[in-house]
Amino acid sequence: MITADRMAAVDENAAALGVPRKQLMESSGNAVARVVQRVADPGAAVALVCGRGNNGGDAFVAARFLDGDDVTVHLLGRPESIGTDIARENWAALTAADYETRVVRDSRSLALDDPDVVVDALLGTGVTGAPRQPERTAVEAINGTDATVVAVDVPSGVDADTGEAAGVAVDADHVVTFHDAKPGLEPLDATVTVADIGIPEAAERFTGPGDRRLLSRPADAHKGAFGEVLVVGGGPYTGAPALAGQAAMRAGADLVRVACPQAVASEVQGFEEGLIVRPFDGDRLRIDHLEHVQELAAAHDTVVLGPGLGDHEATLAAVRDFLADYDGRAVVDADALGVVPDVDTDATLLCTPHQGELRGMGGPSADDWRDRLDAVADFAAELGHTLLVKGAHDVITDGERARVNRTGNPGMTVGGTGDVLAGAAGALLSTQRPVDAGALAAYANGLAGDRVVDRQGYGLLASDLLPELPRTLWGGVDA
Ligand SMILES: NC(=O)C1=CN([C@@H]2O[C@H](COP(=O)(O)OP(=O)(O)OC[C@H]3O[C@@H](n4cnc5c(N)ncnc54)[C@H](O)[C@@H]3O)[C@@H](O)[C@H]2O)[C@@H](O)CC1
Ligand SMILES: [K+]
Repeated sequence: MITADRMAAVDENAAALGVPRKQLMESSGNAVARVVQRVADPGAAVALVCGRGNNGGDAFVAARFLDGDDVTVHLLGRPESIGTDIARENWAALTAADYETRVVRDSRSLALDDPDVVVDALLGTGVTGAPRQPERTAVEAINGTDATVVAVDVPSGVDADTGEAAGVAVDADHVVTFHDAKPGLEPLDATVTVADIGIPEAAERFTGPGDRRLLSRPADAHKGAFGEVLVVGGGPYTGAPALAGQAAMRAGADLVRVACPQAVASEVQGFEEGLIVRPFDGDRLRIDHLEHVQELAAAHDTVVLGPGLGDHEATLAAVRDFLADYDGRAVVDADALGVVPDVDTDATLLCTPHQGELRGMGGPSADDWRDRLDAVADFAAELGHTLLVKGAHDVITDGERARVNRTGNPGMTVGGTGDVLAGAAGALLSTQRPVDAGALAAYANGLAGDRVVDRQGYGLLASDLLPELPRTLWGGVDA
């Protein structure tokens, strides 16, 4: 099952892999034609009723594959108002090659001449709300025929995710849907064919630019809508919490506070004036600081726990007690990771180990990500938390869903890049599901590293990633 949003993301990832949408439209149209030929007798009269989006475009393609049938393509609206280049190009191909086309300027004049089969290509996954005119009249005209109705992707007027219709909807006998079943088709009384349209498996498996569609920043968003993040870190290492805090800001968090030992507070503060520091006394986290940290954590959407905390016994005891009581969302990194398998917690954790840390948690080891995938998923299920296992290919899984990230390069083995990743993941975990937050953070962090290395070669600093993060996450994404 795939939702309309996820389908759009996979489609964009496929394009990034070199399989553009026009190619998918060709396969979609072909699949529609094959179903029409299956349900109709040879030489049947077929009317394709098309809207001005890509759903209509699929039917323009289908017409070319319906050789031998009596085919008429009805376009609802003016050809100039076709909404996408690829649909327009396929319309132009029909008219140039002398197919039987009719431009329906007034939906009341849609004459279907008693066809054997009607292909409903008015509205697909791009529909919002009830069909407006002229589509509404066309839907009624389709429902008024005795023809066998084959709907393209989803019956026009039906929401592909919910199956609900906000107004009139086409009553289809068959639905040809693409790539994967849509949840909204299940409740319908129609025969559903899922057509493989040649989307590579990698477009779903690997992170890509389409995944960023999950992120949107509506103009009317209020402060706090993108998350308030608390970084709990610092002690023996001073740069780590500052890097994580900065990364959370660059990844779009509205507000970031850092809880760190007084001994490192001025250093964290000096790193970036936007970071708000809430120090506790001494030079490392201990159980006496729990109340301070718990109070702060309760006032934030997400905690990033671990960067630079160190592995002193007293610190790990405090981490253990904190997690045992906490029931919010947290990214757990670095030395805090070792505590996770031993603690019973209601918290939602996104753990970000490298392979050595994963072994330290009792997790599996394998050199190749393909061999690791199932074992890591099993281990995540056993833990009851989400894992982002860092490597040349990062594996992100909650035991049910698994994604793999391929961005990043050997220049990123330098210290601090993991702190940047943890901070970015913290920001994203405020608004996204853990697997999505981990996948997006890994993708953006790796891509940031790739861009730095493209520009200046190896020898990057973790802080070089920070200014790249906003563009790798948000660049070129419609709000
Ligand atoms: N990966 C994908 O997502 C693929 C999608 N394809 C096709 O593309 C379709 C989605 O195409 P689009 O996004 O262009 O959208 P649609 O073709 O579903 O509809 C978009 C058009 O309908 C209009 N519209 C929206 N709501 C309306 C309403 N309530 N009343 C009247 N008009 C309304 C929009 O202004 C726009 O012109 C899919 O359903 C499928 O058929 C395929 O070509 C192949 C791959
Ligand atoms: K349709």
